[in-house]
Formats: sequence, C-alpha cells, structure tokens
Amino acid sequence: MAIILSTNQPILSIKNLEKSYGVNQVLNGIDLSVYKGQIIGYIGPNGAGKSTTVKIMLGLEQNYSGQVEIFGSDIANEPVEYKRRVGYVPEVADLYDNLTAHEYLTFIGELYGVDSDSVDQKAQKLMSLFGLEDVYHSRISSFSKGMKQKTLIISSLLHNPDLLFLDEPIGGLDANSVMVFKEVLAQLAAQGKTIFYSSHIMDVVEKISNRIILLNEGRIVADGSFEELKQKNQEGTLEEIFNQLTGFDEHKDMAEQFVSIVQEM
Ligand SMILES: Nc1ncnc2c1ncn2[C@@H]1O[C@H](COP(=O)(O)OP(=O)(O)OP(=O)(O)O)[C@@H](O)[C@H]1O
Repeated sequence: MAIILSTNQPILSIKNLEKSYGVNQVLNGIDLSVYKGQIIGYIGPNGAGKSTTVKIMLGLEQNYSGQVEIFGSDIANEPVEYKRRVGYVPEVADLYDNLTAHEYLTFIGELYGVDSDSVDQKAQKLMSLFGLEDVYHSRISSFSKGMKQKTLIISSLLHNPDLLFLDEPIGGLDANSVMVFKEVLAQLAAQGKTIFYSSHIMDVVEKISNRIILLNEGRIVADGSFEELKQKNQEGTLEEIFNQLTGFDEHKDMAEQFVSIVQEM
C-alpha cells in the first residue's frame, strides 16, 4: 500500500529516542523531524551515537524506547514496507567479495523488487558513469577501495529510494568522483529525495548539507543550516563549531604529548 504524505509532513520523525547497551546509555532522548528534500549532515564525536541512531532507523536495532516514524508510519508497527523506499551505504563495506559487480548489483536490486533485466541495465549504466564499465564482470575482491565504495553507492540507489542513509560514503573516492557524487546528492535532493549524510569530513558536510545536526553524548546539541550555526556560535568553519560545541580545545596539547611519547626511547 502506497503511503501518501502531505508536503509539510515529515519524512522522518523521531520522538524521545533512548537506547542503552547494558548500563551504557547511548541515546539520551533524541527529537527530530526531517522533511522532504533535506540533506542532513549528521555529525558528532566518535561514540556520540550516530550509527546507533541510523541502525535504529534502518530497523537493525529493535530495543529502544521512544518513537520512530518513517513515511508517516511507526517503524515498530510497519517493519518491512518502508525499507523498500530506503537506501543505505554502510560505513563498513559488506560486499560479497567472491561475486562480480554484476552478480552483486543484480542480487541487491532484485532484493528490492526491481526486475532483473532493468536492474542489470541500470547497474551497467551507473558503473559506466563511474568509469567501471570494464570491471562489471570482475570479482569485487579484485577492486580497489574506491571501486568498492562506488559499487556500494550504486547498490544503494538501484531502487530509486526516497530516503537515503549514507555513512562515510566517499571514503576512497578520488576528487573527481567526489565532485560527481556531491552533485548527484544535490540533484537527488532537488527532486525531493531526503538524504541523511553521516561523516567526519567537516568541509564536505559543510558544503553539501542544507541542515546540520550535531550529536554529542547521545543528545542533539546543534541543529540548523551552516549559516545559522555560524551566526549562533560565532565561529568560521564547521570544524571550529564542532570543536566549540563538543568542548574540545586541546588538540595542540594532545599532539605534543603524542609526539613526545612517540619519541621516547
Ligand atoms: N552493539 C553494541 N554493543 C555495545 N555497545 C555498543 C554497540 N554499538 C555501539 N555501542 C556503543 O554505543 C556508543 C555509540 O556508538 P555509535 O557507533 O553509535 O557511535 P558513532 O557516533 O557512530 O561513532 P563513530 O563516529 O566512531 O562511528 C559507543 O559507546 C559504542 O561503544
């Protein structure tokens, strides 16, 4: 059944989300509404809870409290239907090394319900655009890091998802491919796709996102466009805003200690 949303209804709505692993409370009450066409830059220090939130939204983590609605339905009640309209590029590439790109991509496309001929044609065309036409029938185990990453990006888009979760998607991509990919994201968003982009590369997040959400110790500590965050925090770059809001100003001290330990004999 198709779910119809009015334009001002959020694509994604999170209310009072909490999650613990044993005694470790990782998410401390997240509230968030994301709208069609937004590119969310989802940032925060290591261990802040970014992947945990994304895993919950993907339905990979079930034990949480609070409510997560995607395309207007609570994912706890509709655990399967919404996934057809979601794409995901994971941080760690879990590609099947022994398959060829052709085998892998048609397999993934078919899992999402795209018929095998159309998925094959689409995968070939996208591989060509990324300069990978000659290796379409080669095993993924022979691919470089960037080639694997491009294959993953393609696999997340084969079913033309409405909501895309990207976790460090450009690791290993060369500068030209990054440029193409950034433009692809901007055009997808302009067509009404919603993108959740999680990364530690601040200058890319700063440029591609129209809304930045900073998570620290399981709480949202900043939410707004780059311009808004800049005005509020009176800092120049997203990296500086990140440092300020996460209370970090010790990089020189830490580096000095690090280097002096390295030099100990
Ligand atoms: N399966 C798990 N079991 C126990 N603890 C976990 C598990 N997954 C995550 N955690 C803990 O939850 C916290 C948040 O982890 P998470 O992976 O969400 O952080 P992150 O913001 O994505 O970090 P990074 O930037 O390093 O990827 C960490 O303290 C981590 O140790």
